[in-house]
Amino acid sequence: MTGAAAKGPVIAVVGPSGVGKDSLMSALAVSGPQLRVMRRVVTRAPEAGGEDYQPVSEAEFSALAGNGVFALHWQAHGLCYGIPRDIEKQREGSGGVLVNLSRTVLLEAQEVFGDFIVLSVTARQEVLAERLAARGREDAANVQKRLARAVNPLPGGLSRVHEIDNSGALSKAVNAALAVIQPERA
Ligand SMILES: Nc1ncnc2c1ncn2[C@@H]1O[C@H](COP(=O)(O)OP(=O)(O)O)[C@@H](O)[C@H]1O
Ligand SMILES: O=P(O)(O)OC[C@H]1O[C@H](OP(=O)(O)OP(=O)(O)O)[C@H](O)[C@@H]1O
Repeated sequence: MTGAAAKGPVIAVVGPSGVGKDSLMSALAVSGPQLRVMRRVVTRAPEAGGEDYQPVSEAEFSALAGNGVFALHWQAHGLCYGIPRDIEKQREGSGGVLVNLSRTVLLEAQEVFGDFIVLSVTARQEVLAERLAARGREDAANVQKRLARAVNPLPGGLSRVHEIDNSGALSKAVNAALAVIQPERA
């Protein structure tokens, strides 16, 4: 016996910009059964705010990728994003590790993580536009680019996908997410 703690699933939270992925993950980490949130490495300025991430330069990101630090990495919105292999440590003894992923890496993630659940967060397009404007992290041109990506579908071939509507109150989406995560863990 090694005594290693059992690993919780990786729970990908995906969906268009402004849909509430980061808000939902933070709320779930507070109310969920031993849920943890994975901190991403992003080539975004440190002062941009929003999610809790590790800001790096493009050169630093390339070096980390070259050294095999990432379990997954991708590019979007002119930025590079990485999920460190440390996620495996986070899974140990947890009820699941929540991670904000691009829809483009989900099939790869399913391969890499094995025990893998997707929460596909949705909201009406006009709600997305309002929320992105209110969040204020991007300028108007970047908000438009993010909205254009909103219609991108999920890839086929994912085993466990649950749709969570976050058009209304965040608490409703949290309850809907818990209702799908908890039976999965039962
Ligand atoms: N259910 C909700 N009702 C109202 N505002 C919300 C809700 N969910 C998220 N928001 C707000 O919408 C904006 C975008 O949310 P965020 O979590 O950053 O989305 P994403 O990570 O998907 O881009 C934030 O200002 C956040 O506070
Ligand atoms: O391929 P897609 O599914 O469209 O996703 C593209 C990127 O958008 C999100 O990034 P980020 O969290 O920086 O942006 P957001 O908060 O505006 O969604 C997501 O985490 C991906 O990195």
